[in-house]
Amino acid sequence: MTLPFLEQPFAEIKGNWSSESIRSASLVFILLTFTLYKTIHFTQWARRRQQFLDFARTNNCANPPRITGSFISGISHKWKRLHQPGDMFNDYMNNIFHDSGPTHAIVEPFTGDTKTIYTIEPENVKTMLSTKFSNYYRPKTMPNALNPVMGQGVFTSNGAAWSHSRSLVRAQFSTKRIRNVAKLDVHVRNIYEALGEELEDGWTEEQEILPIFNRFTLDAATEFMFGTSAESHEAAMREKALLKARKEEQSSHWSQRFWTPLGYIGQSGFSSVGQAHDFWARNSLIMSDFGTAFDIALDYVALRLKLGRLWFLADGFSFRLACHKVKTFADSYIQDAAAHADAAKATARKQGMSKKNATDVNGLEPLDDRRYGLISELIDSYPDKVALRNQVMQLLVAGRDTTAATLTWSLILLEAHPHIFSRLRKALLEGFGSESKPIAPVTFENLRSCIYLQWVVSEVVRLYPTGPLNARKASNDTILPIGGGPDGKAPVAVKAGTTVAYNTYLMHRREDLWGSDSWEFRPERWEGKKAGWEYIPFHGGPQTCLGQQHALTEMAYVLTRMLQRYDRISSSTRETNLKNGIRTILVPKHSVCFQFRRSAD
Ligand code: HEM
Repeated sequence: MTLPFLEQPFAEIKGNWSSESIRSASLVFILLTFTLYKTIHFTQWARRRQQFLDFARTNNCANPPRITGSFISGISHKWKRLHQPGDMFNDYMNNIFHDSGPTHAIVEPFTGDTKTIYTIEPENVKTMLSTKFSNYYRPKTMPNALNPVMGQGVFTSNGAAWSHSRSLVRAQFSTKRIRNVAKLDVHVRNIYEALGEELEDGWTEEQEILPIFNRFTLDAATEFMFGTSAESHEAAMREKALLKARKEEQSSHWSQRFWTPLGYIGQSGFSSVGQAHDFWARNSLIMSDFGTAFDIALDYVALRLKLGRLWFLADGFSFRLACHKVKTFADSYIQDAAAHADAAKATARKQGMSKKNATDVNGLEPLDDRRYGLISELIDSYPDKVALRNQVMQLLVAGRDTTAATLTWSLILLEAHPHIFSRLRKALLEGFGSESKPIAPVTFENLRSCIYLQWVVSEVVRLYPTGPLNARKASNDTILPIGGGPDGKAPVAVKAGTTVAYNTYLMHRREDLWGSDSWEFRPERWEGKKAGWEYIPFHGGPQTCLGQQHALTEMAYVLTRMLQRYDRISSSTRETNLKNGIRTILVPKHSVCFQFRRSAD
């Protein structure tokens, strides 16, 4: 028997192979490879699943209530979180917890694998953040979002890199530094200036309060870190004066009254030219004002956090320009501090003593005079100046908006509860006197001993923790102690790679933990109360907030000084819903404007 193809000339065979047969063979090959890949993938998945089920069974775990979430429903969930009409926390998330229980899981539609576990159980939070801390890590969304502004640092790292960063930074948050509240005086005066002169009736004009507090915290924090304030208050005052002058100039100019088919002729030409002028004026402001640049950078960061895996979509010229400005600002201070440290070391060597005891050439000033703030302390530990800049920028991000937003919430709550405002003011006047008749200095110790003030601040951060929703990922198969089974009492197995999200905002408002008035602002609830893991405004465990005492002291100081000066506050914005849109921290939904009445006493 002869095989027909053997008799064919080679060229003919080649011709056959190079056309359809090659194509079909390639297709078969691709299909086989794909099937093989999928089979291996499936086998691994099935084996891993069985391993996890065995782990869950051995540890007597049970599933929490499960909500099926598909890709589409995931997008719709994200969309609702950003755009739903009510409050994201009060309405949308609260309803989910109400319907599905204090611990529930979002699962994949076909495989039934858990994607995310949501919990508001203090026991679970304690396990993740403290007792089984090493079984969890920070998700990578944070470093991705923050990278263009500040790279790696204590706030975004995990494992050894985090513990190294934390140990270096922690040393700088000494009580000695925090006690120095007198340094805040100049910044509080800036708040008064921003609120403006009182009118004849004693009331200041209406002002949006959050930007004023944002500038206060930025200026105070930059002074703490760099030894020199970013002077964002001064920049804002200059901008305000400029805008006022421009407005006056424009309204008095004859050309403003003439309209042409191309628009009206204004001071800077046609209106469109005027807009272009505004654009460039704003961008040149970015170049000159650290505060504006910092704001723009953080808005982008927040958007990147919101976008999750699509973080890279939030980018652009403004963002990069703002990042550049922010970094240049920090670098200039770091360079100065580094040069100073080098000079100090050289002089100390000449004088034959330690850097701490060496003096300048005139023998007057100590060289290690901390005039460069926290960076002068960190400079020796960070030979890499970019790493130092990253670290310091992370502290700025961690501390600025959080403290400013909490101060704003404090005023909103005090204004809405006049009896609490009066009780607080009375306590402060008894402790410190009024602004014109002080009886005791506003010191760290005095602030701490004003119990009602402490209760007010604790209650504000209970109701409005600025980090309302947080998450960790499991690094290996592990267990949450509670939330599984029909009664929610069984342990819950968590597979490696699963996200566990904890909703601090709603945990702080659980009626079974805080009483039937848990949604109310009642500082008196803190009388004799020692909160446990049901209260974590500053996080807890090894990664607890490093700036907690710093922030609490700063907030207590500002509230005290403001209530010594003003005896009434009034807000024109009644609707103070939550906003978790562009910024990830909890800020009021509508810009809240306040007026303050200067006290006569
Ligand atoms: C009301 C004000 C503040 C609140 C509510 C607050 C809250 C928090 C929370 C919830 C975390 C945990 C974040 C996480 O790991 O997922 C945290 C961490 C941190 N906070 Fe604060 N914070 C405030 C002010 C500050 C200030 C003023 C600073 C510094 C100047 C600061 C520095 C830090 C740092 C460095 C961490 C990271 C700690 C670590 O990972 O080891 N915070 N803060």
